[in-house]
Amino acid sequence: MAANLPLLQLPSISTPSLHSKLHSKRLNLTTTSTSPAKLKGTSRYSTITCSSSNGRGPDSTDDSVKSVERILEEKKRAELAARIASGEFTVEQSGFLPQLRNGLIKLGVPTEILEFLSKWNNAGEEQLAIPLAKGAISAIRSQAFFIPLYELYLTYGGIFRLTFGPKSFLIVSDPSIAKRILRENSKAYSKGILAEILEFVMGKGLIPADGEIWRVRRRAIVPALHQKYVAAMISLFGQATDRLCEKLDAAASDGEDVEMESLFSRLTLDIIGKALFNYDFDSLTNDTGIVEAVYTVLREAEDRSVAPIPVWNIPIWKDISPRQRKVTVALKLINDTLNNLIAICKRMVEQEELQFHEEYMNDQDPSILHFLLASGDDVSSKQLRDDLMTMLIAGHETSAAVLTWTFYLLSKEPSVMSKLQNEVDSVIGDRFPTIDDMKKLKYTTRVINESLRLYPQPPVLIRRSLEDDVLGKYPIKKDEDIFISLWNLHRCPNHWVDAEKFNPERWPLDGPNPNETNQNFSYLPFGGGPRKCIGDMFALFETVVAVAMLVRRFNFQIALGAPPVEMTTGATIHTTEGLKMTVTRRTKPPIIPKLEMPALKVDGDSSITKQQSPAVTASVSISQEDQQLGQKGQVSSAHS
Ligand code: HEM
Repeated sequence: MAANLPLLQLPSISTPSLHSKLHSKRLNLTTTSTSPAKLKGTSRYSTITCSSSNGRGPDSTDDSVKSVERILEEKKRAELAARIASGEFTVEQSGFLPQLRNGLIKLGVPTEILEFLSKWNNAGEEQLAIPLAKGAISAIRSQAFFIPLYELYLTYGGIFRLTFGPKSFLIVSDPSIAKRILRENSKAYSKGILAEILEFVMGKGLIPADGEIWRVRRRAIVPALHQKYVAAMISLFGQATDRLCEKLDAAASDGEDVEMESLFSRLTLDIIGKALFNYDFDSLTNDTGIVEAVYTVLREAEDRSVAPIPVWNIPIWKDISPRQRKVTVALKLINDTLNNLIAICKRMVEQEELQFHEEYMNDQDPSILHFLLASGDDVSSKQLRDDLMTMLIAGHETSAAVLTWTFYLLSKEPSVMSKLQNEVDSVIGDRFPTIDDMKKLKYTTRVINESLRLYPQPPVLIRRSLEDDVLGKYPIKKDEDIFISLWNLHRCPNHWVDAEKFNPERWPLDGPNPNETNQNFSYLPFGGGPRKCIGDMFALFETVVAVAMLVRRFNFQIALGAPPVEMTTGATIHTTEGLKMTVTRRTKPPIIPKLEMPALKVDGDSSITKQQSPAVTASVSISQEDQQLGQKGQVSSAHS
């Protein structure tokens, strides 16, 4: 019997639902915002992708189990929708006029009169009020927190305020507002609570740092990701993935199912350790103390990012809580290891005779740390450690999550999988991928682009306003905490056709690599503006190589009896109980010799090769913002 996955259903746009109608009314009275549901005027239940079969043929037992699951999920969604409709998340405006309006609605006064009243009221107000929702922490904590934010977005629109007791956040899901915060007026925003939460592990590293420290460090680090470095990384990605293939091969022989999420986490840890400081965690083979320490710290960072109360700030907490004591020990081990690696690398640099230049790279140790030390980067060991630790976290869990959700999505769409396998067979066959293949693996790249759309890592970006600003038509004050929901932007039913469908074909093969610029901030998997990810091309190539090498050798299916694949979140989107898969070796089609010509291609689909016209732009380009910082041609941007 096929394993079944739960169905997450969100009320959005097509069969009218009571709650959205109710809310359209409520919003007309209290705000001037336009919600996506209102824009389309209709409403439907849309399916978010944790759903349906595992790609095997349906049977009737599956169907009935699925319908029970569907009913249960619909019930869950309907309950949340009803809570929104009941006003649990809505703060009624106080004052005479709103109360009068509420009284008039109850008396059945026509909408036109109410709207006139509303305009009259707004005309007297100095500022437009941002649509307001309030919630119980439990509503957010019972599931991945970005899911109820999507629900609220469909009701309240592209910017609304969410309050939990004394805490208040602005939730942004509007591309032009995201652009304003991230690019046009980025100087007016800091990393806010994110910097506070991550301080214990990243210190003043590139992700939490703001102001001058950030500017100086970004200018020092970005050139390390130059073209020659990224090309060298392609073979590192290949070697690491090959080790994973060996593991999977053994599992296939033994008929054992594998938990792919943890394997991907180990794969990307091994890669980033070598790429950053030439250290082989070898976590795919060993569970050493340092690997465990990295995971302890990572889990702590993720837990802190969703914890309602910062208990770790209580002074004696870290001494009395066993968990915090474990974190302190883990942090010390990592810091000692990093200090040691920095010292070893310093000695290597002192002894080498290589002249530093723009595309400097030591072939024995091509790491970013080596580049930074050789560049004469005038920085304290503490700052260097903070930066390395930041990149270790930034470049590890994100890529692992992308691979996890890509394989989940592929297991649901056998037709995408076979198209992907055809491309990989025809482009790389049995050899290791090279940098030149990155331009040719167009469909593979589109699969990653689409996976990043449906499962952005992280699903929200965090900012705090440093000064007053205007977002859309709403003035905001200094010190606002803001969540920019990439999840909502990437699934906006008004912007995307079949927003919930995993459809790599939505990105033309001969078009540019999709990014925030050419998608006008509706798609920003690597962020945008001056704080855009510096590892975007690294990560894109890493995931393309891993996917290509894995699917050319194996088929992947959700394992029989596997737990449902549901989402939970820390900094990135995790599964609640892993991604358990059955891996089988691919049997390639038989070779049919041709008499006239020797068979050059043993398998693969030449038609795909023919269709492929110019570039998936694995381009070496630099962002507008990094140019302003005076950066040279590093491979760190998908900007086209
Ligand atoms: C698929 C993998 C990855 C994804 C989806 C991803 C995503 C992102 C996003 C969305 C941001 C912007 C955060 C914000 O604006 O608040 C970011 C920033 C950053 N990423 Fe990545 N990233 C990935 C891989 C990497 C890798 C491999 C590295 C390191 C080599 C890296 C290093 C960084 C750094 C240092 C920043 C902060 C940049 C700054 O603030 O100036 N990322 N990443």
